[in-house]
Amino acid sequence: MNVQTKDSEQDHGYPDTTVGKPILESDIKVAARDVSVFYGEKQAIKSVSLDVAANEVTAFIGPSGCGKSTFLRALNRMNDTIDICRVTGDIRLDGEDVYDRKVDVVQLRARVGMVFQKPNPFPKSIFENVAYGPRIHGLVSHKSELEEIVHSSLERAGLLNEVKDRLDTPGTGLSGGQQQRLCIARAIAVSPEVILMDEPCSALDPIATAKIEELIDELRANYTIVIVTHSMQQAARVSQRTAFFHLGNLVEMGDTETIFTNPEHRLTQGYITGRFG
Ligand SMILES: Nc1ncnc2c1ncn2[C@@H]1O[C@H](COP(=O)(O)OP(=O)(O)OP(=O)(O)O)[C@@H](O)[C@H]1O
Repeated sequence: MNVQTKDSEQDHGYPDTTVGKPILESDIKVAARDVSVFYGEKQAIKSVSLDVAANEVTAFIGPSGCGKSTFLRALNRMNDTIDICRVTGDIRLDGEDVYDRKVDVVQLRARVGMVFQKPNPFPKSIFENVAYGPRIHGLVSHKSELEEIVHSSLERAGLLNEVKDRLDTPGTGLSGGQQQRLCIARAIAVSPEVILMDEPCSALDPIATAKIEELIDELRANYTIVIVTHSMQQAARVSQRTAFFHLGNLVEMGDTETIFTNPEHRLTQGYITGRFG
């Protein structure tokens, strides 16, 4: 393939570039503008602007330490839990300022749920893992409603059939892949709009990974998903849009096919063809 690329390093500061199919204004779920993230003096994200489209899977890729997880965590203010971390710029969810002082972060994290690298079920039963969120958010008034939410969340997470006869056994007794689907069920149970996934398959074997990838594809009908992944194959398989980060900068973002077949920047091309990373 002969791809024409720009040498973004010469364009001092990797100008953010959108390539391929644009996102319609009406489809924007999350809009980030000029977002910078600092850990103390160190700047981990440098003035990044990008849009996340509703009901799509957006993949964040880039070499280790480029800031993918930091940027992901900025989207639901997970970074607030780190004392030395400071976020500047503007992040909007359906047009609402996520960092507005009036925002209740607990509510925000229900709207923008998160699934982590290592499955982290609570040391409680399978049922309680999923029931916990709806209960603390006051989403149910009857036991039957709670049971309905637990069942439908496990169903949507593709786990119900495997666990329906042992809902009162510990979530930690499941296999790694099942635990990760339990964590997805737990995120779904509070009716999120966006699900952030930080390398959700990195601790899983190929079969469990394939199941999660299938699930991600199904979930996008109802949710907006952002996934950080080290696997370019995974980004290519599951996402409709891909953003490539390098040293805290967004180098370019576009529909996944364009990013993988016709990137604008030499750095993107180098990374996706495995020349560095
Ligand atoms: N809690 C923290 N305190 C200080 N620095 C941090 C913290 N978390 C991340 N960093 C730094 O911020 C930069 C970006 O890290 P981040 O984890 O976001 O990158 P990443 O692209 O997700 O990396 P990886 O692919 O290895 O997970 C790195 O230099 C990292 O050392």
